[in-house]
Amino acid sequence: MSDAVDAETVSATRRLAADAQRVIVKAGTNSLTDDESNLDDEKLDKLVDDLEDLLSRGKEVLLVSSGAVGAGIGRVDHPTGTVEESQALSTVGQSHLMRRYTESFERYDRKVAQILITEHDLENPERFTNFRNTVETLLDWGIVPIINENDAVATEELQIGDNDMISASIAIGVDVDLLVTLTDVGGVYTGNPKENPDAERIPVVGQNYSEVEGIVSDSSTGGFGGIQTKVSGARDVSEHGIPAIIARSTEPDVLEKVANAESVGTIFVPINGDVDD
Ligand SMILES: Nc1ncnc2c1ncn2[C@@H]1O[C@H](COP(=O)(O)OP(=O)(O)O)[C@@H](O)[C@H]1O
Ligand SMILES: N[C@@H](CCC(=O)OP(=O)(O)O)C(=O)O
Repeated sequence: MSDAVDAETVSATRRLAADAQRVIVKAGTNSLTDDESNLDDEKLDKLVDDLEDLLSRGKEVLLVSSGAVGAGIGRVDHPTGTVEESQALSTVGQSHLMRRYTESFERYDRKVAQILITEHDLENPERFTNFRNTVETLLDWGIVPIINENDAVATEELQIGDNDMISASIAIGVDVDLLVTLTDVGGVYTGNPKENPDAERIPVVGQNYSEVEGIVSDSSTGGFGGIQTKVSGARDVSEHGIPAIIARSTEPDVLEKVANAESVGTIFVPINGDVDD
């Protein structure tokens, strides 16, 4: 890996991420379910504890949460076979997931709201304005919007892992100051860390983007979108001047570390000006 970014830029980016007032956090299925694909209460409570750290600092927080299909499998005891079965499982799991988020946030006396959307809603200007107005109102009221793709009516995500791209589109559209993508590995590595013990974490992505893009397209994907869609989403937001971080959801106090400008996961340096690739 070539020398990516100078130390001053790295520390300025960490500072920018730490000072973010509006933060969007995306949590993947692996960060919410156990080995049997059941919703994992401990993981979910840990995520909420981490989000509460940001909220208690007076920041605005949006959560994009996957896990509906995973939670559905645990409830219905039916494996995902066809896309139609995954869609049906997601509708069972989504309500269970929201019940658990509601209970978990109640520990902090906070309210949550569910928003289910599709890429089409984000692409249509009128629908996107409606979405944005709803989000702004909820944030004004101090309620945490919890967003997932509406799997009952859209199948893109169930096939390609679109929540990574959805969180990036929302980040850009509602002017967040930081995107944090939480997953089950400690960031972007030089190879799939689950298969290659010698793979090393890439702490910063900036001018080395093309190299990183090559690495992630070569290393096999994990769940739905794998690491590739996370990297591509992070790159999209960084092209809009917004820093992005990919980090491990089980890292202790992961969001507190971000808010304290500590080195955690892989940080994407915001790009100012035109991007030539
Ligand atoms: N170069 C890489 N760096 C990091 N993770 C990688 C890489 N190549 C493949 N992966 C895999 O990508 C997975 C994360 O993607 P995914 O399973 O879709 O997570 P999530 O459920 O959090 O969206 C990791 O578990 C890891 O095995
Ligand atoms: N909407 C789906 C998300 C699919 C999925 O697993 O996404 P991810 O784990 O973020 O790659 C769900 O809630 O199950």
